[in-house]
Amino acid sequence: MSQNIVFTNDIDNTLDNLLAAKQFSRLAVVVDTNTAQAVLPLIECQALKQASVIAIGPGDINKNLDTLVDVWKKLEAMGATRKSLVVNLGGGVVTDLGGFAAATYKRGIPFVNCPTTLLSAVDAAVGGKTGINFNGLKNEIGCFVEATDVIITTRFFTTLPAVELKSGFAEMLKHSMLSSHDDFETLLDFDLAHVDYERLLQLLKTSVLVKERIVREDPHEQGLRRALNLGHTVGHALESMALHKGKPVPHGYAVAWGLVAEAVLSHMTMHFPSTDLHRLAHYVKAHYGAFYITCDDYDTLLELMHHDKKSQNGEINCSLLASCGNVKVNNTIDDADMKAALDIYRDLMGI
Ligand SMILES: NC(=O)c1ccc[n+]([C@@H]2O[C@H](COP(=O)([O-])OP(=O)(O)OC[C@H]3O[C@@H](n4cnc5c(N)ncnc54)[C@H](O)[C@@H]3O)[C@@H](O)[C@H]2O)c1
Ligand SMILES: O=C(O)C(=O)C[C@@H](O)[C@H](O)[C@H](O)COP(=O)(O)O
Ligand SMILES: [Zn+2]
Repeated sequence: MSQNIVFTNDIDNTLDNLLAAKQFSRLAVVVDTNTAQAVLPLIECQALKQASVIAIGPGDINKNLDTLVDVWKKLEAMGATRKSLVVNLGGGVVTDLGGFAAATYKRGIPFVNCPTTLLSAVDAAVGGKTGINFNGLKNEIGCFVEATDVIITTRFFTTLPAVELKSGFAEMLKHSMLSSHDDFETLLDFDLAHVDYERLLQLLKTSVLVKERIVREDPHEQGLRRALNLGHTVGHALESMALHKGKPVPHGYAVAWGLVAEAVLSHMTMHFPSTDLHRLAHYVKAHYGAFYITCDDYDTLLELMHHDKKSQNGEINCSLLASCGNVKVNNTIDDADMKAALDIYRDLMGI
C-alpha cells in the first residue's frame, strides 16, 4: 500500500505541514453537518480555514447517488480542477463518499482522509475502498482508489457518541480475530466506558496494521482481502435490511452481530473453538445488544447475502476462522447451513 498513514494527536501541525508540502489549485474539505460543527472548528490549520467547505447529510441514509451528485456539483461550482485537492473530514460515510467523488471527478483528483470516527480511523479511511450504497445494497457502486494520506488521531473522539465508539470497536474486534488470540483478548479487556485515548491510539496502530498488511498483499480483493469482510456477509445483510425498513443500525453494530453469526458458521464448518464463540457472543450481547430477527426475515436476509460482492455464482460466500489468526476465505455456505447459523445466533443472543 502506497498510502501515507500518520498516527498523531498533534493534528494542527501535522495538517499544516502536510498541506504546505502539497501543490494544489483549490482545496475542498468534505464534512457532514455534524463534523462541520463538532470537528472542523477544532482544527487550527490556515489552509483548511481557507478551503471551500462541502457539507453532506450525516449517516448511511445519505451515502447515496443524490449526495454524490451534490458533491460533484459543488466541486464544479468552486472551480475545482484536476490540480485540486479534497480533504475528507468525517466518518466512514464522508471518507467513502468523498473519496469516491474525488476519485471520479474529472477522472480523479487526489484526496486526504482525516477520519473523525473510530470506525473510519481503523477501517474506512484506510485501504482504498470508496463508494456509495445503491439499489438497497451496501457499497454497490464504487472503486478502489486510496487517499494519498490518512491522518489518524483520537483527538476528535471526545464528541463521538458512545454508540459510534462501540461501532468502530467492532471493526477492531474483527481485526483482532484475524490477527491472534492475544489481540482478541486484549480488546475484550479494553474499558470502553472510560476510554484512555492515548492507549486507544496505540491499539489503533496495531489494528490498522492488520488491515494494512492484508491490503498491501491484495489491494483489489482478488483473494486474501476477503478476510477483511469477516462478519460482513451476514452483517451487510442485517444492515441493508434495517436501512430498508427505515430503522438504520450503525455499520459496526451490524458487523458485531455478523461476527457472531459467522463465528457460529466457523464453529460448524471448521471447529472454531466454542469457548471463543461464547466469549464473543457474550461480549457482543452485553455491548451491542441483539439485532432482533425471526424466521420470517430469513428469506430477505439470504436474498441479500446471495447478492454480496464476494458471491461469484450467486452462492453465499463467507470468510471464516478455524481459530483467531487463522482465516480461510471463499467458503460457500448453503442456505440450510446459513439458516441453522441464524437459529444459533438467535439462541446465543437470547432472541
Ligand atoms: N471503505 C471501507 O473500507 C469501509 C470500512 C468500514 C466501513 N465503511 C463504511 O463506513 C460507514 C460507517 O462509518 P461511520 O461509522 O464512521 O459512520 P458515519 O460516517 O455515519 O459517522 C457516524 C456518526 O457520527 C457522526 N460523527 C462523525 N465524527 C464525529 C465526531 N468526531 N463527533 C461527533 N459526531 C461525529 C457522524 O456525523 C454520524 O452521524 C458505512 O457506510 C460503512 O459501509 C467503509
Ligand atoms: O477493506 C475491506 O476490504 C473491507 O471489507 C472492510 C469492511 O469493514 C468494510 O465494511 C468495507 O466497506 C466492506 O466492503 P464491501 O466490498 O463488502 O462492500
Ligand atoms: Zn465494515
